Amino acid sequence: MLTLLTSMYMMVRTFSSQAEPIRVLVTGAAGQIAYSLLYSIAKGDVFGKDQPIILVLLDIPPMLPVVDGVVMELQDCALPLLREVIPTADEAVGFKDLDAAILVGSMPRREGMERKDLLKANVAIFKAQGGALEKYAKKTVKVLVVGNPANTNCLIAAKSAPSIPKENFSCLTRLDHNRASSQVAMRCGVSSDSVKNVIIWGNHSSTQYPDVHHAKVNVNGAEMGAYDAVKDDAWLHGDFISTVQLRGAAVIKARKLSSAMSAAKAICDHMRDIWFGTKEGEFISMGVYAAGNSYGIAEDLIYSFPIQIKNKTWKIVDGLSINDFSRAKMDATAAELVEERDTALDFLSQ
Ligand SMILES: NC(=O)c1ccc[n+]([C@@H]2O[C@H](COP(=O)([O-])OP(=O)(O)OC[C@H]3O[C@@H](n4cnc5c(N)ncnc54)[C@H](O)[C@@H]3O)[C@@H](O)[C@H]2O)c1
Ligand SMILES: O=C(O)CC[C@H](O)C(=O)O
Repeated sequence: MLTLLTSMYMMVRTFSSQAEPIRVLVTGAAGQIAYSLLYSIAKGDVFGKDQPIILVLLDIPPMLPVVDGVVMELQDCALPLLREVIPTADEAVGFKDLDAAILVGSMPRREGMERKDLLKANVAIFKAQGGALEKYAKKTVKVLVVGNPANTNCLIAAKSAPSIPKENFSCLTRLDHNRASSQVAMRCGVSSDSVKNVIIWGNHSSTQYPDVHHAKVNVNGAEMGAYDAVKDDAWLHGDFISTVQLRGAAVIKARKLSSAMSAAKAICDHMRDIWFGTKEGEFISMGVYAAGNSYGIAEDLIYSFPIQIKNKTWKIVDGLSINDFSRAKMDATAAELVEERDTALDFLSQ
């Protein structure tokens, strides 16, 4: 009897010493990115192995039967951190009291579609969801926008939630960052974690500028600049850049579907770094509000920069030298973002 009481007491103590659950929203919950993403979140890869989670799964009403299947599968994974799963198509339920929002839900580009088609279809979703964040979420919520065109959708969501700090919004360019690191690693014959500090500047589109002027590669224990490690400037200025810029389109051509497994992995990397910070001496890429940047990029944009994160607060890495080659590419992708923003605002005002 005493043993039973002691073990019950220990169980209560263990449970009550755990953190309060956080409320995490994933939109587009019936889609292919969500299917690759939810397991990693629910098992603790993103918010920590001791952090209980309430997962809120939002999709449009016709997709709720599919979301129900995803809920069943999450239950069947028997994951101890997963306290509750809430499927919904109602924004008042979906956005309530959120600690983190991962906004995936939107239409992906398919072969033959132009970016502009996507802008028109998707930007209205992010205006509405920005409004729902404003109305229902915690003011501390961290919002990651994945749905394309990610930078402009993020800007529209942030503008539609004026009482939430703009710094709480970011968009996903970590997939491009990971693609760039991996290309350099494969070229040098090293593992991907031997490459650090690549930079994606600008838009998550084919005008993005993958830059390795400040990247380091560890080759057989010796750390060197990426240009010294690769020893092929023509490749770094040519095929490397276009491969990363056009990788999303290449995956669509091959799979007839937009990238999902790699996008889900990048979402996990991005959110985990927001929650726990970046490694000492390293930076990652993410799209953030450009106000106050030291690189001469127009302020009212969500632009991808080199970023360091501490205490859940990001900072653009300042003072990196920029040569003429880089300058031209950084400005070209900024110009595309200005055009996208103006087109989006135009659509929304009609
Ligand atoms: N930023 C990046 O690096 C990156 C990478 C890959 C894909 N993407 C983008 O992510 C988005 C999703 O891609 P996917 O492959 O998962 O698409 P998918 O078509 O498989 O899933 C999208 C889901 O979103 C849902 N949805 C549509 N409108 C919604 C709304 N208003 N609210 C909630 N849910 C809604 C759909 O019903 C669907 O279930 C696309 O826009 C795609 O282009 C971005
Ligand atoms: O639509 C595209 O060209 C890109 C799709 C997706 O964002 C990716 O990067 O894989």
